Amino acid sequence: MIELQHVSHRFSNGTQALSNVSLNLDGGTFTALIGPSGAGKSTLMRVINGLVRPSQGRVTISGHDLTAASGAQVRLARREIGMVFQQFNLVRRLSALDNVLLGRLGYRAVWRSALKAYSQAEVQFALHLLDRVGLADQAWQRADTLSGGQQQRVGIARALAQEPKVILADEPISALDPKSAEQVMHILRSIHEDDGLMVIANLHFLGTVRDYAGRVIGLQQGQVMFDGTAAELTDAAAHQLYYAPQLPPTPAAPPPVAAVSAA
Ligand SMILES: Nc1ncnc2c1ncn2[C@@H]1O[C@H](COP(=O)(O)OP(=O)(O)OP(=O)(O)O)[C@@H](O)[C@H]1O
Repeated sequence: MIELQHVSHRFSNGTQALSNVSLNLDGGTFTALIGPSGAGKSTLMRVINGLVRPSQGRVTISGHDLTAASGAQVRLARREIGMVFQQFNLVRRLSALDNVLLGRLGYRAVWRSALKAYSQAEVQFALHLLDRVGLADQAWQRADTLSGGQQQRVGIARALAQEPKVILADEPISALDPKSAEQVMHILRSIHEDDGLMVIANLHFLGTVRDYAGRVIGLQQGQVMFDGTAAELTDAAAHQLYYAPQLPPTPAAPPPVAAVSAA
């Protein structure tokens, strides 16, 4: 359903974050994205949801070419992709319920959301999602009074409010204690197995990867260096991915030399 063909991305400061990445991602397996810090995992996620337009290559989602799409088409495609963030990205002063309702933004005029003009059906749906993530009793609680694990579960409910086909979770448990992390991973697995959504999670703990992922994609210096099942991710393969000697990082381009006036 998601296809990347020869995708490369170089940031304007000269950093080569992705190099010739080609992948086919389908909904059949819970996919973990792993690799050392700076390998390009977040950039890959941002390319998939249209936040970063790659410098080269093509990204297609359900056959639609995201890289050739207009801004409006990208926004429509992005509706199908729910994002879950490491730092939750909730609006702190809003209630859990209002944060979940923000997931409906892509479906309605901005002014209606700003006025909190939600339909009864939308509110019921949001309450159902909060119940699903175990937070029915916290629906009216301000986001910044919730624990980290609870905030992340609100973040997942907000992503589900979008009625997406794909959930991209960028380090969803890095900021959480082990128990909260396990709750969040259980919810992500249930979203994949029970609702049939494609889930791609950028994860740092190999134990979690082996417990939850069917497919593991390993990046190193912006390239796909491992693509296999969790069982194939042996300790040796993981060591190779994280500790193999690496080329020196691509140096940032020097700042442009100021044009000298010929006056
Ligand atoms: N907006 C940006 N401008 C310039 N360079 C960037 C930008 N975002 C990321 N980079 C660089 O691109 C490379 C890949 O970064 P990215 O965040 O995708 O890696 P990552 O694998 O997600 O790392 P981590 O696990 O530490 O979050 C890094 O060298 C990073 O410094």
